Amino acid sequence: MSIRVENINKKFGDFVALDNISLELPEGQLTALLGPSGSGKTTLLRIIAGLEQPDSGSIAFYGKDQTDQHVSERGVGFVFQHYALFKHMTVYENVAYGLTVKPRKERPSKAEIHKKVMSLLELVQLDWTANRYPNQLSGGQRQRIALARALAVEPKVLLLDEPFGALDAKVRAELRRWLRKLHDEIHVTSVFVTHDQEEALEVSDRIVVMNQGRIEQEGTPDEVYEQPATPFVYGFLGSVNLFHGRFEQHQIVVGADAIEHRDEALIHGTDVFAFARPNELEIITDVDATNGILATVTQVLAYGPQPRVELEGVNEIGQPQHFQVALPPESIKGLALQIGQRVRLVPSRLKVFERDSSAVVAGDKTT
Ligand SMILES: Nc1ncnc2c1ncn2[C@@H]1O[C@H](COP(=O)(O)OP(=O)(O)OP(=O)(O)O)[C@@H](O)[C@H]1O
Repeated sequence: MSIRVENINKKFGDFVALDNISLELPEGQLTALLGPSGSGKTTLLRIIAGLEQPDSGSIAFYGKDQTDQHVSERGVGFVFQHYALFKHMTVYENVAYGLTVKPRKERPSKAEIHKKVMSLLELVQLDWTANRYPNQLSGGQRQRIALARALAVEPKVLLLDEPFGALDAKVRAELRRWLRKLHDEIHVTSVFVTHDQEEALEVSDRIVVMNQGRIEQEGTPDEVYEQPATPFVYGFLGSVNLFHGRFEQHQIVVGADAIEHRDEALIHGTDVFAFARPNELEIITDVDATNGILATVTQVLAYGPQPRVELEGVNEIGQPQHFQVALPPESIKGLALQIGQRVRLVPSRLKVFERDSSAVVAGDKTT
């Protein structure tokens, strides 16, 4: 294990920013710290870097304790959201900077620096910008240069804090793919902070889901998406339809409706959260069916990047609730739905959690 975080606690005044965090980040992998704003991701990244001191706990790189090491001695490379390139230096000088300021004994020769800078610029596919200044580059290009600059000093660990956060959606998506490809080539142990679940799922080898200064779950993108450990993770990773109900004799009762559900482990009368992703709901046009939740069609989007049907129903206490069903365009057309039509929603797959007072569901305003 290359980075070991052990029992890290951090308070700002009375506010607990990190609550006993322990974590192992595997060597050569790209790990995403994913969570909503204020969950402690940046604080954890800054503590790993040595930019912030924990109140207690320890950080080790490759088995060597770093807790009392200064940031300059930890061998970390950074890329932040706002491009921190030096405006008065060319791209070449920016990338070379970390090498040229090394103590004379460690400093490579001019020829070595040139070779290294040019190979890094080729790696980020921007060798043609060597003589330009940062303001002559696009935002995405500047972030690629910032990455080349961070890599120039051969960091043991690369830390990225929302590196694409300030860019527009299309450029972000391109840079994500680009970063993934780059990481496959260089395999530097990297930690990547993001609040964007799509970004985390697409880019990383591992995801650490954080909430309120704690770790909710860690695992591969597949594991956290397919087997969310908590209601929070389920709600945070991707769109979700949430039903609050009560488990009663092989069904979940939601207000006046019910969904069939068999679960030997659940006790009769238990209050539950039941989740279904948009592609795990079916639309039944027979409203007299006994299985399924009644809802009204509000929008039919048969084409576009995410074909879906939007609906509105009510939750167990009669408040309006929004639902989303993702279907292939031909299935949507086949249903011939009308706006305002009443239908029933039947999950093809349901993930059920017992409801207790401590459970928090991301994005859920009804609890
Ligand atoms: N220097 C500080 N002084 C006081 N409070 C702080 C300080 N730094 C962070 N916090 C608080 O600690 C909490 C965690 O902040 P942090 O920046 O780690 O969250 P985050 O998950 O990275 O959020 P974001 O995505 O918004 O950056 C926040 O509520 C923040 O207001």
